[in-house]
Amino acid sequence: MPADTTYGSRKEAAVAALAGAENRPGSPKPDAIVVVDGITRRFGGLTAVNVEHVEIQRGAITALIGPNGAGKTTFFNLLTGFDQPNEGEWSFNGTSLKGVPPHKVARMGMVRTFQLTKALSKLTVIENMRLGATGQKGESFFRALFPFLWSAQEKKNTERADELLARFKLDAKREDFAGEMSGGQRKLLEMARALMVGPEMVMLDEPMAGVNPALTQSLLGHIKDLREQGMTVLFVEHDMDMVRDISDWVIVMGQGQVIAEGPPDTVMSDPAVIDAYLGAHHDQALTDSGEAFTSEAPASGGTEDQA
Ligand SMILES: Nc1ncnc2c1ncn2[C@@H]1O[C@H](COP(=O)(O)OP(=O)(O)OP(=O)(O)O)[C@@H](O)[C@H]1O
Repeated sequence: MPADTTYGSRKEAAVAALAGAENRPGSPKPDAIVVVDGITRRFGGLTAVNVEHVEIQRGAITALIGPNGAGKTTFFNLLTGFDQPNEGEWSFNGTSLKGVPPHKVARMGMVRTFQLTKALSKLTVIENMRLGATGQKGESFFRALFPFLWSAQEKKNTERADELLARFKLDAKREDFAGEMSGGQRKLLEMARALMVGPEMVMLDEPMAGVNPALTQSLLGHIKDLREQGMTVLFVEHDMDMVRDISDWVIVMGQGQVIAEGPPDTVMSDPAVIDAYLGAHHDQALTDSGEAFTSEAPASGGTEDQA
C-alpha cells in the first residue's frame, strides 16, 4: 500500500480549495458539483430528511456521518434517484436531477454503490461487472447474462470490466460467485462495478462495513485513487478512523438535518456533533480523551472478512 504522499497532488488541491469554505451547515463551496436545496422526505409522520442547503465540492472526498437513523441512507437514495423527496431541488453539474431515474443519473456521471444483494451474490463476479455497465438499469439484465446477445458495446464493457478487475486484484475471482467472496472483496467488487459507467462522482455506502483490518488499507488506497483520478467521492461511514484518514470534508447529519460541516478534526471536536452522537448512543463509551468518537462502528455488523 503506497504511502499517503502518493496522493499528495489532488488531496492538497482539495484541502486548499476547501480552506476558504466556512465550517457551518450549508456553507457554499468554491466549485460545487452537487447543490441541494430544501429537500425533505417524510415516511408517514417521520421526517427522515430535512436538508435546507448542501454543496459538495468537486474533486474532494466528503464523508457523510451521523448517528443511526440520522437520514444518511435516505439522503443518498434521494440524490441518486432511488427515492423521491416530498419537496426540494438538487442538481449535479448544474443540471437538475429532480425526477431523473437512477440509471439516467448514473449515465450523467453520478453512481452509488450498493451492498451486494442476495440476487447479485448468485451471479459471478464478471456478470456483476457487466450489470454495472447498464447504469444500474434492470432492462439490460438478460442481455448482460447471455453473451450471444452481445453487441460491440458489450464487448467493450467486458474489456473494461476485465481492466477494472485487474486493478482491484479481483481478476482471479472472475468466474467465482460474488456471494463466495470475503467481505472486503465484496466491497472491492461494489466499487469496481460502480466504475463501469466511468462516473464523475462516486457515492460509497459504508465502504468499510464488514471488512477485515488486513484489507482496510487496500480499500482506503482505492478510494484515494478515485480522487487522484479526478473523481468526486461522497461516502457514508461509521468508522471514524477511516473518516479522519481519508476525508477532505465532513458533513454531519442528525435527525434528518445537516448539523455541522467542516474538516474532519474540526467537526469531530464540535460539541453539537458530540451531543448528537451521545444523544443517539447513550451507551457509547467515551475515549480517554473524552471524545465521543471511538474506532468502533456503532451500527455496522461485525467484521466478517477472512481474506
Ligand atoms: N422506507 C422507509 N419507511 C419508513 N421509514 C423509513 C424508511 N427508510 C428509512 N426510514 C426511517 O428514516 C429514518 C432515517 O433512516 P436512514 O436509514 O436514512 O438513516 P441512516 O442515517 O442511514 O441510519 P444508519 O446509520 O443506521 O444506516 C429512520 O428513522 C428510518 O427508520
